[in-house]
Amino acid sequence: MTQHEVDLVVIGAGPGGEALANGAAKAGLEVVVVDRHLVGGECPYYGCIPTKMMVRASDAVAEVRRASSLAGDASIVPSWAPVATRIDEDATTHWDDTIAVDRLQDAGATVRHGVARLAGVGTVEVDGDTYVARRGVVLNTGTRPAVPPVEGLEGTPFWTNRDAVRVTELPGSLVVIGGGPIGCELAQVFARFGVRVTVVQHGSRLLEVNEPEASELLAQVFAEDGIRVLTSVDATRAAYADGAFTLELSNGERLTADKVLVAAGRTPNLDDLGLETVGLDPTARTIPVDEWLRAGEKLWAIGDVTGHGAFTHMSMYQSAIALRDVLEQGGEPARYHAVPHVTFTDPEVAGVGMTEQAARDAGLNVRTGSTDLAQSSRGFTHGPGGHGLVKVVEDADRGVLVGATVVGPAGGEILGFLAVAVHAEVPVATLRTMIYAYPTFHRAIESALADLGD
Ligand SMILES: Cc1cc2nc3c(=O)[nH]c(=O)nc-3n(C[C@H](O)[C@H](O)[C@H](O)COP(=O)(O)OP(=O)(O)OC[C@H]3O[C@@H](n4cnc5c(N)ncnc54)[C@H](O)[C@@H]3O)c2cc1C
Ligand SMILES: NC(=O)c1ccc[n+]([C@@H]2O[C@H](COP(=O)([O-])OP(=O)(O)OC[C@H]3O[C@@H](n4cnc5c(N)ncnc54)[C@H](O)[C@@H]3O)[C@@H](O)[C@H]2O)c1
Repeated sequence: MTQHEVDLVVIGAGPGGEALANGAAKAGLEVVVVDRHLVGGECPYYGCIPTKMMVRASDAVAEVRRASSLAGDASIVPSWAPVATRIDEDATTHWDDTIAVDRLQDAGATVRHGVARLAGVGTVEVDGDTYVARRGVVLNTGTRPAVPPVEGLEGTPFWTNRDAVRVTELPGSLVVIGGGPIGCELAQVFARFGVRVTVVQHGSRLLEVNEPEASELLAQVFAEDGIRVLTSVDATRAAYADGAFTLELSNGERLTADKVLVAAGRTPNLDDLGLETVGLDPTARTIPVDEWLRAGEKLWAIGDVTGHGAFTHMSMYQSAIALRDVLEQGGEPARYHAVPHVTFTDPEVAGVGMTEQAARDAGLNVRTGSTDLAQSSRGFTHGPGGHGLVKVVEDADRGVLVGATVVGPAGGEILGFLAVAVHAEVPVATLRTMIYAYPTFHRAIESALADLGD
């Protein structure tokens, strides 16, 4: 076993770990980055980037289909080939991380592909080598797809997101287990490319962490897309024979499909990481961190494993703060009162801060205001595909927004306005004095604010 002394070891190069290692190396630290798979993590190879290329394509299909009622004859015969090619060549360079590795090495970091494990404070083992880190260790190990306890499922060739982004031939039919962001985005994409899709959702509605009104609207759109959505239902047993899946459900129904996509949450990569060697619980689902992302002596954790939101923007946000702490630069610590999130369905479902229920549960004096985007001047002129809503949640005692939801075309972009309002605690009275350009989608925010009452 060889022992090396370095300044910093980063275990797991998800988006945040990669950025932190890059910044630390450029600041002159001796940095070792270890990843057991691809540098960059889930987002560029199996998550955000390839799935958003899929979404872009399915949006194009939907827009062509809408064109005939707006501008004359247009038709499309959807083909998956351009989608698969963009993902393979442009997004992932054939699932090869050479570009990311070179970028880190150019910054001065050492990159190792291998499985890393903590072996005490400031100590990491990788394939027989031991690294002793003077400043410490950063954990950015992320998650993997969770497999629900469905009898018989383990032995079948089911898909997860990692298979779905590598698809080159579309199946005729697909059952999606899970109605969260992954299940919803992919269900709609495949349905718009002609796949018969059924979503089996354990929860009582799609996108459960969003406002109920958003879930309801999305369910209506899914029905128009021909997607069958079963809620409050579990898959109980699975079998695969002769190229077809059979799924038995808790409501007694039996489904058959060519493929099954499991999108039922994530398992944190915390098992077998040696957390017990630094006094942490190896069975925990998240690593508790303070506002500087410190998880213990000479230890930081960032990204999905901190439990503050499994988003690339969260991993990057925390990465910048942890880097400043590693470099002893100070600055602003982490705050989570205005976390934005966007599910890239059509319409996009975007939220920031608290839902109405979360604000009530927090004991706030809540007022809400909402408006139908389709009834706004822009929604009216937009016509087909203009479904949507804006909902704002106010802490009436302080007169500031603590949460907001936008569902609509470019809902994630419209959300930017409300993210500023929640983040900077801009008084509602000030928001009401603004001039909202006509006829924009964001002008609907003015109506939602008016709906709060006097
Ligand atoms: C289908 C899908 C779509 C998504 N879409 C979006 C989106 O549109 N927007 C958004 O903000 N987020 C999206 N996400 C979430 C986003 O991908 C993650 O939040 C993001 O990747 C941040 O994760 P992370 O930094 O915690 O680590 P990850 O990206 O999970 O990377 C962790 C890395 O650690 C490595 N690793 C793990 N254990 C070890 C070990 N012991 N030793 C060495 N290496 C190890 C892994 O190989 C991996 O490379 C999506 C996720 C999925 C699955
Ligand atoms: N656009 C984005 O930002 C984006 C997109 C995709 C994923 N993500 C991130 O990745 C995370 C994981 O996504 P996800 O959709 O897998 O997980 P999730 O935990 O958000 O949703 C999983 C859904 O599956 C359901 N479920 C769980 N077990 C089930 C079972 N046995 N049968 C049927 N349904 C079951 C749950 O009720 C839940 O609604 C998200 O929470 C999100 O943070 C973000």
